[in-house]
Amino acid sequence: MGALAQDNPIWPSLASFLSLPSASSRSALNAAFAALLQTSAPNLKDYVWTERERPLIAHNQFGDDEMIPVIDMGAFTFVPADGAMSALERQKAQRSVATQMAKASQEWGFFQVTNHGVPEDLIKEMERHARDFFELLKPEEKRRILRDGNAGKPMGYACGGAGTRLKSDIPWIESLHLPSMAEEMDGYAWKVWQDGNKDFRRVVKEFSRAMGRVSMKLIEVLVGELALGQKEKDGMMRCKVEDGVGSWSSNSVVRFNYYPPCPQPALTLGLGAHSDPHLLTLLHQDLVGGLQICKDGLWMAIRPKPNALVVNIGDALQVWSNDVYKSVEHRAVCNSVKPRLSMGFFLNPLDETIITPLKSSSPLYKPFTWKEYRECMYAHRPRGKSNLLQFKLLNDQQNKSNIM
Ligand SMILES: O=C(O)CCC(=O)C(=O)O
Ligand SMILES: [Fe+2]
Repeated sequence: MGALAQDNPIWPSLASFLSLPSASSRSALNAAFAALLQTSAPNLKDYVWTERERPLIAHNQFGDDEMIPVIDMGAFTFVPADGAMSALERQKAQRSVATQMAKASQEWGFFQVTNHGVPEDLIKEMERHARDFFELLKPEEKRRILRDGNAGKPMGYACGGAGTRLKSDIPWIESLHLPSMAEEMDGYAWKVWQDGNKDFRRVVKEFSRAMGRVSMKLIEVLVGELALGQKEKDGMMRCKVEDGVGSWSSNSVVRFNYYPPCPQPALTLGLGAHSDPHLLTLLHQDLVGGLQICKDGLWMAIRPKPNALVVNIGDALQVWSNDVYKSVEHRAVCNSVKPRLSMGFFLNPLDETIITPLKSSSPLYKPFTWKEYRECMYAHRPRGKSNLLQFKLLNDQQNKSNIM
């Protein structure tokens, strides 16, 4: 191991990184993660990423704060007190918010929202439960719901390479993926805890429901801002009614990402560069920092804001909008000091929903179902936006589909 570091001067601290599991500095690692590394996971060297993918800016190296838009969406989420605002004023306020969101989705593919309507106490409660899951449970308890990396829709727990099909460039992360449907979610809790952990089940359901509502509102607003005819808008929204939340959110996913402290964060990544495949992601991150996005080829960090949620456009919405809205590459960078937790709601269409540009003239993509896209995503490790490109029409195909 030492020889590797000497042979390769660009990895000066690799030797110490690789020798961690057998050294006293192992205590620097989260105990559960270290145990998993020991028992099942690949060698530590598999967590060292190829040089061109390693992060050059640290988790807390924030750039110009004001650049990534922060949008107050209170005009949509709060009902004004009687007489405080006329209907016309409220409509005007909503129009202004909608315009800001659409602009941010075109230019950045990312923005943060405040006054989103997900109660602060619920977020705190959810954070506490998620931390308890990652920090208090024994590896063998988590492993009862280990993800099957070969499943078409893998849910459950993953840690580094365990629960995925990855053999190299393994992310420094523990994660828990749960289906948004209450009954399906329950099954996981019953497998982990002998008593089913009623409190966890209640909180995760409330959280999923609240995040689902905001996601649906965001989709509605963003679709409303596309230059579409009413027929096209109605067509897309037709499957959205069920219990006031919308049937899309029934096929969605709640995901908890826990990044244990990493002794060498510059050599690895919590999550590599990817775009989210879904329609839209709504993410709560704690105040540690680590989410970075790639804007015009440059990586920049999103400074965590208390009580804000991060919104990002997914591949499916990029296709629906025929590239008006952008699903942007992002990644998670680790740090050596503090664990970091992020909690996301990934809004999915139904499996059979056809993803195709809503505007039928000059489509840039061939139609595909969400199930097809999901399976393609799980079959190939997403590297940047490689999955989406497979469905892009080449110029001559575009011409043909215009003629037809
Ligand atoms: O933890 C983060 O900040 C990013 C999470 C993320 O990109 C994802 O779960 O898809
Ligand atoms: Fe993501």
